[in-house]
Amino acid sequence: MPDLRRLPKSIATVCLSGLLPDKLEAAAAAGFEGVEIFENDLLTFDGTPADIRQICADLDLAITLFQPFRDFEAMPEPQRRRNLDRAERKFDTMQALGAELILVCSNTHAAALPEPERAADDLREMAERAAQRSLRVCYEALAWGRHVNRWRQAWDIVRHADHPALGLCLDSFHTLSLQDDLAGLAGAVPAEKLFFLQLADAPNLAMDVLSWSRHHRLFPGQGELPVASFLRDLLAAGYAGPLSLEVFNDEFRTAASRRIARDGLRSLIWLEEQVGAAPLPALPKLSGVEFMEFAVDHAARDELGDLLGRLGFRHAGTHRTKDVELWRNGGANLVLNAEPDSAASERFEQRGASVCAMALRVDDPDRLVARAQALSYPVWRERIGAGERRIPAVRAPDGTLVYLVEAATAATRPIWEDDFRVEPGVDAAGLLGVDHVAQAVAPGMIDGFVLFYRTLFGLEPDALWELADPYGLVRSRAFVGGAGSVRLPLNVSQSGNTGTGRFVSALAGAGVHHIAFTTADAEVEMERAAARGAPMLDIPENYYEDLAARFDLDDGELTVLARLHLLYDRDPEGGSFRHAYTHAFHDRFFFEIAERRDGYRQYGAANAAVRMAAQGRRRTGGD
Ligand SMILES: O=C(O)c1ccc(O)c(O)c1
Ligand SMILES: [Mg+2]
Repeated sequence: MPDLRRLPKSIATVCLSGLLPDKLEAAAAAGFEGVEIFENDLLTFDGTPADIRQICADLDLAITLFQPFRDFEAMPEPQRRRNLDRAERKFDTMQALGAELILVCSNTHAAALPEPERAADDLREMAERAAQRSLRVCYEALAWGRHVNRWRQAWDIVRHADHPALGLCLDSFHTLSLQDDLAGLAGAVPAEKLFFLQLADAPNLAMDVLSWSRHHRLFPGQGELPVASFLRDLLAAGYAGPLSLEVFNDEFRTAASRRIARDGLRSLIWLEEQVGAAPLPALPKLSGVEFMEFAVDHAARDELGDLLGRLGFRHAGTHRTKDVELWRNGGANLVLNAEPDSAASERFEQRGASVCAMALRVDDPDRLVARAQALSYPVWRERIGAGERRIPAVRAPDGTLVYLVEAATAATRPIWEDDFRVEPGVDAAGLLGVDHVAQAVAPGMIDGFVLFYRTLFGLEPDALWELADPYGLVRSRAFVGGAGSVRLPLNVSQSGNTGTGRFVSALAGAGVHHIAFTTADAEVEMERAAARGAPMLDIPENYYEDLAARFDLDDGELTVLARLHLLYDRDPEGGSFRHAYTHAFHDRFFFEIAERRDGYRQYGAANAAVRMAAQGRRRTGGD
């Protein structure tokens, strides 16, 4: 396998928002070594190709490709001749740009002839003219090409044309979207005919492939296509050109180009690791959520403390030097941070009472910090007092801190004892810990979050759920790792009126929306919560009528569920789930008490509509 670290990283200008110079600057700032110049970006640029050449030179960016050249091959006369003239014009542009390679994508025109020999003749003629100017041509099968849409067809044509200045461009999207692969590439296609590689991922969507490609492509690791195995096959065939991202995505084109470019580079660094070519500090071994931290002021802390008390938490410790409290129930730790001039107070100023950090247990925090740095995710170190333990953290895309806590072993002291005066007292043996942490994410931010959790922590995506809020649709997908010890559902809503949408606008972008705690017995837990007057969400009687129809629960069981506001679900493998929700705190976040039985692996999505309607009723004063 070639040393991938020597394969330059490149990005197509079409991936990014802004005018051409902005795109080039963003690509260079992220650390790309090359760019594909999209013709449209050049057409709309108010300057000469030579200006672009100079900007690229100043930014140390190579122009890896000029594209696209459309509807060229196998056209009847007189278009055939006109197309060759058009090619000469574009060669002029390329020479002014300093671009050496042009991409011809397979013809989509209705008049294109179904004659591969003609296509080969035309491409040979174009390649010959290119060669006279020391330029080269690569041919790409578009998944929706009129007669050519598979790489094997494109290869037959290129092989027939048999010109040294003509080769193939392989694009992961076009191949993988048709559920094709690169089987047979190595051996059939000589390495020197593999001129260019374009990388894109995508979500699995059932839609026409043209719209899918033009609007929903993603960076590798953000979607569901087997891009890593595609790259592995191409490297095995001897490909030694640039790794170039070509992503058409509506959200990316409206987002800040520097952020998107950085994510693009991260996706390539991660992909190199996936194919075993350029290792990163290894993925962490995760073993759960050690604590969740809230930014509060004193008034919010009193109010939140009251709610937590009703859920069986007690004030279990006070920070030695800061205005920070530890609240605990069994294995669940919550930190209420009211310290002025801290990351927490900054968050409180911006967003009010909200989650400002979560702490994950990992085998080796320092190794994960090194991994974050290799992926250029920002690392954060809080000011500490003498004798306090410094807990490293990385910043999630919304600025939430993710602390990295070494999983306590018999040999290590739990983190709490250095920094907190832990009150003596036995913790009520109620909650086992954090079951999952759900976050609301703005539509334009989700792909950045996916990349963050997947590339840095190795969390893997679970099934996608579509949840019906009374005021719009919410899409939810959990990212899971550490054998289920870390579960992070990410919720997105296009509607601003859903609970998720409102949360995103109220909290300036994104944030933790609810925290679910695990209990061994939801019934016992909810009896206690009821006795303490915990404000649980009311569930309509109709829900329990329907439960009786769907599941073989006896009347006694149903009565208990209804009395304790518990929802119920079962998965196809026979696992079951009992869970209940608190009212939202300040219309922001809420808590869930959850019991998983017999290996239940989901999140009660079947009940989400009932929960969201109950929350909507409360918001609008109906309850
Ligand atoms: O959507 C298109 O037309 C288009 C153009 C050029 C490409 O390289 C490509 O993959 C798609
Ligand atoms: Mg392409």
